[in-house]
Amino acid sequence: MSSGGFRIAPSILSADFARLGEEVENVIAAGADIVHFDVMDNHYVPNLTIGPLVCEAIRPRTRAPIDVHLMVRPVDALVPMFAKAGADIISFHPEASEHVDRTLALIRDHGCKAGLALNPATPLQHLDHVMGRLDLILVMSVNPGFGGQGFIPEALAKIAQVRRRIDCHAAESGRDIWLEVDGGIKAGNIRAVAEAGGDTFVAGSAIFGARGADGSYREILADLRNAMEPARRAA
Ligand SMILES: O=C(CO)[C@@H](O)[C@H](O)COP(=O)(O)O
Repeated sequence: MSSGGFRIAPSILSADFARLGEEVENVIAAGADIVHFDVMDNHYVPNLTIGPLVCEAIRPRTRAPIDVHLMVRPVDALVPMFAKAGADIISFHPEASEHVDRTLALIRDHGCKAGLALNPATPLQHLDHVMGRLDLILVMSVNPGFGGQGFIPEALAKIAQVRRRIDCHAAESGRDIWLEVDGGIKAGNIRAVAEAGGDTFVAGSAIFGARGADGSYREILADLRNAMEPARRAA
């Protein structure tokens, strides 16, 4: 994990798919913490991306955790496949699962950390009764389906509400839950996201659209870390 408990998770949706293994190696070598892996099914969301075969192919290229975000319906059949393909974290959307509690248990039974993803319009009540089974809450700051969208400012209030729930849960149980924020994150807003309570930042276009002249992502990752530094010091 990065200093200050903050983690950067590049979304490989914006990487060069023709050189995906190299892109994963480069971005982790440049200082990223986690590989964020967006799975879309052209059913739950209007886009079609990558599946377990691609996860299996990149697994040997890094020791960093692979964080699979399932934007698919139904969910359960893919959980064992991604666990076998080397996923470390699997998140899904509550609207896409018949039985949220059962899906969370399935993910954990397969040895992965379990996350629940909340769209901008998804109410926080979906967290009720399952906090004890969550390792991660993923707050979407765009509507899911595409990289390169603008950050929805109302997400900041929601992040703050989720942070309060996580802190309450931690005070009662002694167990931390990561608060991941995904969509439209850039150097210009990452500090506000961190101050609202996010600790894990997914960024796709901001990172993969900023490869340096030397072919590395060091500069953009340093920019993101510097931009959130005041929030880290205050945390
Ligand atoms: O899950 C999604 C979109 O559905 C995200 O992970 C995006 O891929 C993030 O990309 P940027 O908004 O940072 O370009």
